[in-house]
Amino acid sequence: MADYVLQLKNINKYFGKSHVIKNVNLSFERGHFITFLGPSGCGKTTLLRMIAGFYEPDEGEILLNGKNVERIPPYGRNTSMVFQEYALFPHMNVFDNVSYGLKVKKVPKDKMTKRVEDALELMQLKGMKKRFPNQMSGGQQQRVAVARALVMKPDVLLLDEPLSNLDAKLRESVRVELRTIQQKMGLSVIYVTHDQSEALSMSDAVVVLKDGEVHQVGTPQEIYFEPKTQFVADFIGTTNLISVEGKGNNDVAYGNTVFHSTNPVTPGARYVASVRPESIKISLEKAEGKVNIKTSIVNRMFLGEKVRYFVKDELDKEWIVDMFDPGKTLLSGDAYVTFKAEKAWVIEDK
Ligand SMILES: Nc1ncnc2c1ncn2[C@@H]1O[C@H](COP(=O)(O)OP(=O)(O)OP(=O)(O)O)[C@@H](O)[C@H]1O
Repeated sequence: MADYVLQLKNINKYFGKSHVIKNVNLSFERGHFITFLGPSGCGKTTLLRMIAGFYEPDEGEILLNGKNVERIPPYGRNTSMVFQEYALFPHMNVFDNVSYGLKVKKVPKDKMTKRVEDALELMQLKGMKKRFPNQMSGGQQQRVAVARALVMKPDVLLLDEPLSNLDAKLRESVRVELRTIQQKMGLSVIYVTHDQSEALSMSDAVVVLKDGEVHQVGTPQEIYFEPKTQFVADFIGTTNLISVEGKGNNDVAYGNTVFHSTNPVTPGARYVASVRPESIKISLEKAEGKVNIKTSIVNRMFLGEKVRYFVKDELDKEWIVDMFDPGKTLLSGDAYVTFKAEKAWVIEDK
């Protein structure tokens, strides 16, 4: 049986009349790195705050290690939350910031010192014990905030867009550090972000949210290659969404072009097929055994490792096509968009 550190059952939350979390059911395996991914305002932070105990759900149950935490205040739950804006105590040095929670819990001094030293070492902050927050860079302060959370040995570490204030390069390196530490310690982490590349690169599982609803839970590969809804297909990476009609024998028709769908379809029903730009080739000739759609090239961008083509088909639909290792000759004029039928992921049109 799966070992769930945390379960959310039928969670609903309203702010006044607006229903911001809608019937959320999620189970989190111990030791996993889970990401909440979705556009601004979809409810990621609200969910995290309910887990931490800063908000109460209006309906539903939150179980931490199998126990309902409804009546347990934030400080009584063994969760630690790291906020976007770090929230370090400005008048305390690094050591005092990190040891604060242990002092409040009255952990004996020698044990406390050892735990703080360990957390600082892990976050590569050993030489900075005496510094104050205003004497540190954003990335260093961020690491102090994570050390302060880690030192509490939380059952679940909750991270709310913790890297959003860092520049791109630093974000990348702290990302790698975080994931390494999480794996080394076997930590259970919930990480909130609206950055899909962050979610895909760090997570064991991604929860995609929109308007307070869970659209999909899956591994990064499932989310990318097998999106369950149009929203997920569109939100994760770049894709071409074409409107198709179900036919017999699990075929679908895009205009006059008919091809086989890997997912079952009902004749006469409307669907959407998602075809990734990297799954398509542009060719001057029709390609044998593939789906061929007649287009003309309207624009192109040379990006070094690839050329991104923008083409328009006879139904006036624009496609994005990425051709890798393009060489020096760029294509122009009329051309076919070609792809294997199984590269089109067919989902319901809703
Ligand atoms: N305290 C509050 N009172 C009223 N409405 C709120 C409150 N907190 C959040 N909301 C609303 O609830 C919805 C969800 O907000 P939430 O902060 O959880 O979204 P989010 O996905 O974390 O967004 P972001 O990525 O911008 O932080 C939004 O429509 C927001 O305006």
